[in-house]
This record gives sequence, structure tokens and C-alpha cells, in this order.
Amino acid sequence: METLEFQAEARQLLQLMVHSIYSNKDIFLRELISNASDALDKLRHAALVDGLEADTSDLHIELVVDADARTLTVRDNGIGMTREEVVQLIGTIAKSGTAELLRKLKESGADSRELIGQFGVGFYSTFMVADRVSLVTRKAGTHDATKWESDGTGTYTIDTVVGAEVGTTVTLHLRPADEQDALYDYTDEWKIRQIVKQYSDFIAFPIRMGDSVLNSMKALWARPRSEVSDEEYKEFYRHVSHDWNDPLEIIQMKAEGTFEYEALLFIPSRAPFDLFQRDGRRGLQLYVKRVFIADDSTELMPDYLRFVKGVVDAADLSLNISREILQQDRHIQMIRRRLVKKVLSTVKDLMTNDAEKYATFWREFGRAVKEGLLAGDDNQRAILDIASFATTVGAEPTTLADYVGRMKEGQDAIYFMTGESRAQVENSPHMEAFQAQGYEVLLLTDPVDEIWVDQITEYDGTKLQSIARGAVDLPTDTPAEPEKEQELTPLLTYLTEALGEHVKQVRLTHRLTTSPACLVSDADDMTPTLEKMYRAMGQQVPPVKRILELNPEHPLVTGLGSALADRADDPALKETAELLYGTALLAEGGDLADPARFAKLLADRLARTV
Ligand SMILES: Nc1ncnc2c1ncn2[C@@H]1O[C@H](COP(=O)(O)OP(=O)(O)OP(=O)(O)O)[C@@H](O)[C@H]1O
Repeated sequence: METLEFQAEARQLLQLMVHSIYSNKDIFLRELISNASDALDKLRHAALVDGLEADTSDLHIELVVDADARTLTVRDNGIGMTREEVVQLIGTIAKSGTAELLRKLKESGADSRELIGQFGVGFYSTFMVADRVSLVTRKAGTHDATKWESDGTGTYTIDTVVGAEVGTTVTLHLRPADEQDALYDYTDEWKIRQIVKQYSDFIAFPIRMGDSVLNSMKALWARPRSEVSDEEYKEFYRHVSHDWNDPLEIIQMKAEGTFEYEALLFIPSRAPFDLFQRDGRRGLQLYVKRVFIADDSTELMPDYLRFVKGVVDAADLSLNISREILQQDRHIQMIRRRLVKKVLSTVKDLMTNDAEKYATFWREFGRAVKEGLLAGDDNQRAILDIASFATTVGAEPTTLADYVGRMKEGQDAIYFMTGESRAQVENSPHMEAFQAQGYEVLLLTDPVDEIWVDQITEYDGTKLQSIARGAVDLPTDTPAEPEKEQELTPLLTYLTEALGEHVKQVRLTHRLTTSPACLVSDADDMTPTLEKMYRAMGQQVPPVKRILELNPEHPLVTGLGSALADRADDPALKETAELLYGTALLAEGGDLADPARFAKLLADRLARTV
């Protein structure tokens, strides 16, 4: 026998369990049954697809209570675990981001129940009700079994045993009941029946206690919506999603005819912590005629809808279909297309009928959904229709349709600006004329925004126009004064030369009202934020020079123009040019290439004025 230590994160999580942050302790049984059900699914699948030799004739879960010994045993004849798997799966928390989440959990205190829902604490929840837990498991296709035991503190023991059946048996040595603390007597058969009915009725395998079967085993997705209670849906959602929170929306679908399938999908009410992690949990469960085929089937949902959870039950697929074939299967592709359309149209309905739910949806998942704008399929328009964006008009996000409805007379484009934060974009000099003349501008600050605006140039016939790229002419601009501007031509030539290292062109603009200058990207060039993003991803991108635009009304600009006419060879001119460029960069929140030099130039100049 060996004594091993729990991994640090696992120990922390266990401690939280022992000190029971869940007010509802009954759920430990749901977790154990859920694991058992998964193990049974896996065994059936392995027998079917991988040709594993195993007895799958009577897959079931068995519950045994012993009031005298104060134990509750949950046994399944599913796939089981090897010794390595026990150490790996039970002794550690493999999921990335968990340490981070645990830290948050500690800090937040009150909110911990919601947060912990994201772990799916699974097996460890047994320590809420038991002071000792033992697990004996034998993997199908192997001979020896493994016995694991722990009191949920720092260590566990592990041993090889012989003579066990294939499958897993978990025995809980129950703590004394304490109903005031919602710790019930889990050797009470009635209590067990009630918990199973409440949380695990839909489990597809019989859950037996003595001679009776405790669950109805009805596939929830196959039952008409009117017959299923909200509670049942919620429990099922928890089973498929491992999310503690209630779903935001339930979508049920049924297709008959040449290709039949049923689907029960859920839109969560919260983004999982791993939504933007590459190894995050994603995909739907796939069944064929009620038989579980695969978990995490990413073939059924595009990546940008990776947060959608649920089950698809297809009638006409082969039971032993492999992952590779799934990806190519015409039927699967067709189902996927329909599911996507349905999810998008459901969100659209929320938009019209339940603004609050829609707002929650977009806040939690909008950033992911916008990735769909890059997917190059025919759903671009549908995604734009359900998207909303921060705007200079009010604190609430707006849809593109609403924006278009508010456009000013003569305005022919949807104006937007991308950047790293709302504050940065809102205060950027590019915004001045738009603000002054009352034009609404969308504030796009998600990294993905930088990319899709490059590919999508219009919405419903109205052009999308960045206010920080290319030349912008506002319909209400005051007409230019050609003579005055002509006077500045030598200055433009001079500055283009003097700042050649930093900018590709210097020109006049009407977009500024108070600032002397700003920087804009050429219509086809990469924006500085995008440049930064590529660099952060480790890609080599050559620095892109931008265009310096000057406000012909600003005294600094006109003054510099006259100074150039009077004393073209004054070295101070070049320094002023550099300061002008530097302030334009700072004003938009950019980074100076040589901050020390800028600071010195500025300090010298200030010294001369005090
Ligand atoms: N009865 C069982 N039979 C076979 N493997 C099991 C069994 N119970 C647990 N496991 C394995 O141990 C892993 C960890 O289980 P645990 O309940 O802690 O988390 P989980 O089921 O992966 O996810 P969640 O934490 O969301 O419940 C499972 O993923 C599974 O591989």
C-alpha cells in the first residue's frame, strides 16, 4: 500500500468541500451517479467502437445502504479506472485555470457557490457527507483492481487488490446526520429515493436499490416540452454541462423525415472560466437512438458557439461511427447547420422578447460569438443582427440596426473606432469632430473586433467606416478654406520629411476640433492594436507607418507654419515636429518609441517657458 499526497489545488478544493460551501449537500449523490453513468456510457462505447471485450448486457448503477455501519455504496459496472488513472483523475485537478479559480474563490467568499459550480467538483463533493471515502475500481480489459481511500485531508492511500468485478464501487463512511446543517441521513432509503428522483431521473441506465429501479430513464430530449418540468431540465443541464447555474435558455428541436434527429440544447447563463482557453471543455453529447456515442462532440457546433451545451440524438447514424468519420459525415454537417441557425434565431427572439436575457447573453458570450464573423459561412448577417456594441451614445450597447435608425441626415456610414479600452477610444482625438458634430461612434474594444472589421465592410447596405483609418469627410464639415490651407503646404512637405522615420504622410484634416494633430492608419494598413496583437502572439510584423493629420485651425499648427516661413533652418523646428508627433501618439493611448527622448525634449522646451 502506498500513501500519496493530493496535489495542492486538489487539497484546497477538498478543504472547501469538507467545510462545505454548498448549502445543499444532497448533490454528492448526483455527482456520483453522473460519474457512474459516464463510466457506463464509456464501456458501451468501447465495446461497440473499439471492439473491447466486455459484458454490456446489464449495465446499471446500484445503491446499497447500511444503517448500522453508516455507509452508502454506489456501484457501477462501467469502464473502471487503472491505478494510474485513479492517481491522475482523483488525486489531481487536471483542468487548467483551476488554481486561478480557487484563488478567486478564496477572495470572493460570498459568491463562492456560483464560482465553484464551474469546476464541477464531482467526486470531491462526497467529503461533504463522509469522513472517509473508499473507491475500488477495475478497468475493463485488465485484471487487477485498485483500492483508493482517503479522509479528505492531505493524503490518500492506494493499493492493488484482486478479485474485484469490472467497474467502480464508491463507499462513503457517512458523517453523523445533522439536519440543521442540511446533512441528512443518507442511509435512509426514502431520502435516497427522493434524491435520485429529483436529480437523476433521466439517467439512461437503471439505478437500482434492492429490487426496485429508482429512475424512469426517460430521455429528456425525446419528451414533449409540456411534459417536462423546469426542474428536470435544469438537472439535466447540470448533468451535461457540469455548471451549477441555471441555463439562460432551453432549445428543443426535432426533425422528422429523411433524416431524423432530436436535440436539446442549452445556452448557459454564464460564460465558463475556460471559454477562451484552448483546452476548455466544449462540444455537445451525441447519441444515436438513445445510445451514447460521444461527449464533447465539437463537430456539432462551430467554435464560436462552443458554450452551447446539450444533446443531439440522431436516428440514422451508425452506432460505431468514429471521430474521423463524424467530421466528414454529411448528416452531421446538416444537423450542425440547423443547430447553428436555431441558436442564432433563438438569440434573435430573445432580443425582441426578453431584452434582459439578451443583454446577459451578449455580455457573457458576445466576444465568442463575434468570432463567427470570421468563420466565412452564411451566418455572418445573422450574427451581425444579434450583435451589439458599445457606443458614444449612452452606456447601453446598441445593435447595428438601431444605430442605422439613429443616423443623422446625410450620414452614409456606420462610424466605429477600435482600440484597447472604452476610455482610450472615447478620449482619442479622432473622436473630436464626431463628438462635436453629434455623430454616434461605435466603440469596439474586443481583440476580435480588430479582425472582423477588416473583413466586413457593410451592414445591410450601409458602409462600416473606421474613424481612425483613411480620410473621413463628415457631411457637416465646415467647407475648407483653400487659400489658408495652401499656406500650410510647405509645412506639410517639411513635416513629411522631418518625421519620415515615424509617419508615411502628413496632411490636413477636419476631424479635429481641439487637438493639434492625430494619427490615422491608411485605409488598407493594419491598425496599431492589431499590430500589437500579432506581436503578442509571437508573429513578426514589420512596423506600419501611419499618417499624421493636422488641425489647420490649431495655433500650434499655424504657428509652426509661420515659423517655418520665417526661419526654416532653426533646429528647434525639428524638435517641435517631434513633440507634435509624440503628443498625437500619447493622446490616442499609444506607446512612444523613445519615451526618454520625448521627455527630455519636453522638459527643455518647458524650461525655456518658465
Ligand atoms: N465511477 C467512475 N468510473 C470511472 N471513472 C470515474 C468514475 N468516477 C470518476 N471517474 C473518473 O474520474 C474523473 C474525475 O471525476 P470527478 O467527478 O472528480 O470530475 P468529472 O466527472 O470529470 O467532472 P465534474 O468535476 O464536472 O463532475 C472523471 O472524469 C472520470 O474519468
